[in-house]
Amino acid sequence: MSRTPIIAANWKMNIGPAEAKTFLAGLKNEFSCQCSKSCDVVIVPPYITIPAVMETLGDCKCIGVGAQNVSQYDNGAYTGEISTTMLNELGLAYVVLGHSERRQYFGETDAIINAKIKKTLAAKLTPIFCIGETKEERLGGKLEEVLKTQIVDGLKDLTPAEVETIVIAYEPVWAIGTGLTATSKEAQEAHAYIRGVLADTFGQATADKVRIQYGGSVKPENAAELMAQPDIDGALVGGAALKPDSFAAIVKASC
Ligand SMILES: O=C[C@H](O)COP(=O)(O)O
Repeated sequence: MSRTPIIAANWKMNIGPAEAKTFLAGLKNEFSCQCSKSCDVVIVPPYITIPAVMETLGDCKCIGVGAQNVSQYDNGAYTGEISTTMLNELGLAYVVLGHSERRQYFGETDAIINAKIKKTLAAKLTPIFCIGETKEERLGGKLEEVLKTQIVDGLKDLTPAEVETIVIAYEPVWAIGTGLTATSKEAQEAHAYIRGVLADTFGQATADKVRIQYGGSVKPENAAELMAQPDIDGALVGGAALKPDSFAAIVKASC
């Protein structure tokens, strides 16, 4: 089954508007803005940096832009929140949802994430839906149980047609920002399990279409081996996506 790899840079709470312009000038030097069919490339800045990124990208339409979160509410008295309507107004394509940092530090539950995924799909935006286990859960033999619950509850009530448009990011929490990467074997096993749960829940044809990214200390040195695994369809990159040469090297190694 051929799936177009998707490599996304999650800048987290880094890179303001001025720094973003410098980053993108560097990125454009590293690779051409000629759209390639071999890979989708996405940048996910902080909200406040998004307009600078859109403006600087200009005609470089082959790089997609996403948000790191969105509200499950439509509009109104929700201080600090941003709606899908606002993201549409900016012309974004993707929204990262369910990141372990949102789950851990901001109390996002599977039910909240499910509401956000529904809102995102209704706005014709593509969710990048993050799942993954902690070190304790893996060591305690709970890897499969945790992933299954996150998938089934996070994608509750969605149709197979909706699910096949979603990107899933498998990010073992113990590998995020730690320098510890899952081995390509560990990552492939988890991705194959995730695809199996999708097949059991939404059908094999849908599962075969869903792109599953790996995230957790992806670097230029390990990207090619991870991307060579049959069920790994791209990467969600944090720390190594904060410098244009390093992010470009990951893109080149993956596409
Ligand atoms: O969203 C990205 C992930 O959390 C991975 O972050 P990292 O590459 O710094 O480990």
